[in-house]
Amino acid sequence: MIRLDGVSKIYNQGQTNETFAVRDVSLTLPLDATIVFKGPSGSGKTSLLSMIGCLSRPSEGRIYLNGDILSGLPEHFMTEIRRAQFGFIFQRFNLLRGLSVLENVMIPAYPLGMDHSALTQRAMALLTQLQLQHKARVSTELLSGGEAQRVAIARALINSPSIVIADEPTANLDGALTEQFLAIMASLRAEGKTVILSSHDPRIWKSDGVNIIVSMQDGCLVDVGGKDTLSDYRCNDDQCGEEAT
Ligand SMILES: Nc1ncnc2c1ncn2[C@@H]1O[C@H](COP(=O)(O)OP(=O)(O)OP(=O)(O)O)[C@@H](O)[C@H]1O
Repeated sequence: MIRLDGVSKIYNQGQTNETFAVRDVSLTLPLDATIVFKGPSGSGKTSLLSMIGCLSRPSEGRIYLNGDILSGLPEHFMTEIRRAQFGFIFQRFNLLRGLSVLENVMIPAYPLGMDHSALTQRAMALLTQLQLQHKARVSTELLSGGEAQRVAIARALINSPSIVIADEPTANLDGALTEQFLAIMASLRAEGKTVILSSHDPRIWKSDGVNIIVSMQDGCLVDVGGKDTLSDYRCNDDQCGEEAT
């Protein structure tokens, strides 16, 4: 399970432009679930997911994965855990222009020193699974939005992460592509992966496969709902009284 204990993220701390992106969030999340963080733009979803996924550190508080502390580890341990445990699908996909689809998918695996032909085979298998094998040699700027997203999904899966994090994954997708994305996430859950999404898209948080919906507003956790109940969470009702929409 993932446990957040009094987690805050403060950007530009102590400066005139100090921003409290996440305020004192305490929450326990199971790993056998699809979890959605919802809330208006600027409510702190990306900041929170970045900390859960070891892309950034809390300014205050602690984060644990299966009882092991993630926050506060030396940088190289955080990087190792990030590579081994988490796959990221970013809001703007973050594909590298000028490189082929295949190269983009393989990049996160390079630091792990995997044999090149085995890695190529694995990347091709993922592209085939996502019906993109015919685009393997194509440069990423020639892809449609839906294709670019599936490349981003393949890249997120290259190191066989146990937890897949997607930040606003359907922001640029039409209805059919959103359905396709949700079907891919459901198949990842069926393989036993944890899926964590951030979204203000009702098509995401109303979808059948979602177990837990965490609502945020102004950096605060304001509600936890969904089909599955949570054993332990704390809302900061004194700071943020209303549920996010
Ligand atoms: N690197 C940064 N430096 C300074 N402020 C930041 C930084 N990243 C985010 N913020 C601020 O922190 C707050 C929370 O931002 P965050 O991106 O986490 O929210 P969000 O809910 O993911 O928003 P969106 O749905 O628009 O992506 C916002 O006020 C934002 O402007």
